[in-house]
Amino acid sequence: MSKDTTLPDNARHTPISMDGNPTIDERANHCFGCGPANPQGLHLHFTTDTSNPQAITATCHFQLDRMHEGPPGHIHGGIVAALLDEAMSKLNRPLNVLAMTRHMEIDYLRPVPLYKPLVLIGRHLSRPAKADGTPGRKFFHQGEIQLPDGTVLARSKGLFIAIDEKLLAAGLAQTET
Ligand SMILES: CCCCCCCCCCCC(=O)SCCNC(=O)CCNC(=O)[C@H](O)C(C)(C)COP(=O)(O)OP(=O)(O)OC[C@H]1O[C@@H](n2cnc3c(N)ncnc32)[C@H](O)[C@@H]1OP(=O)(O)O
Repeated sequence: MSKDTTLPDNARHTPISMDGNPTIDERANHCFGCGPANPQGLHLHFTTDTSNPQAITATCHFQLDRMHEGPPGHIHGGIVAALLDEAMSKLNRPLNVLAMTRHMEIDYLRPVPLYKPLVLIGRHLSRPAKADGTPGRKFFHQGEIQLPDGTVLARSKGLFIAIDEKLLAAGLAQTET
């Protein structure tokens, strides 16, 4: 019997490797953006440059196929957002902080092509101090998706809030009940 292509494809399952009650580190291993153990993830690999502590960067060279298509021949806008979120979040570890995205905004400047080598860059912008002068919880970052010649196709600004790892673990536990 031939497949009815008018129906949505409900056949995609969470892989069995993601069942159970994984630790935080195992969850990071399954991160949709960078986790090597997520068979449906983007498997992004970043190189961080901390030579200028005031302008830390994270860079990833990548290329996507039709699994992530939105407009014909181009990357889906939600995946573009995920790419930019991932690039910005990769700045938190070299800044020695565990942080989650609180706010992000995106300029979709040009459609982002499939099947082309692309460059994803995160740049740390600032960490404003608290009123008493101590380091604040807010980290402002920028993300860009570029063609290899430097043409910017999409750009984001993000606010990340530093969190306590114990709170993250507790929050994740709550979501499982
Ligand atoms: C082992 C590896 C694990 C790795 C774990 C990390 C994995 C990262 C994965 C990649 C990144 C993601 O996708 S993370 C997934 C997407 N993000 C999330 O699910 C986060 C959901 N949100 C939250 O859980 C929460 O909102 C938090 C924890 C982020 C913050 O909660 P909170 O501590 O209550 O703080 P909250 O009041 O909401 O906001 C903090 C401050 O930001 C300010 N603020 C809010 N919006 C703005 C704004 N547009 N511009 C300026 N400032 C703003 C607020 O006024 C406030 O300032 P003031 O009054 O304090 O001055």
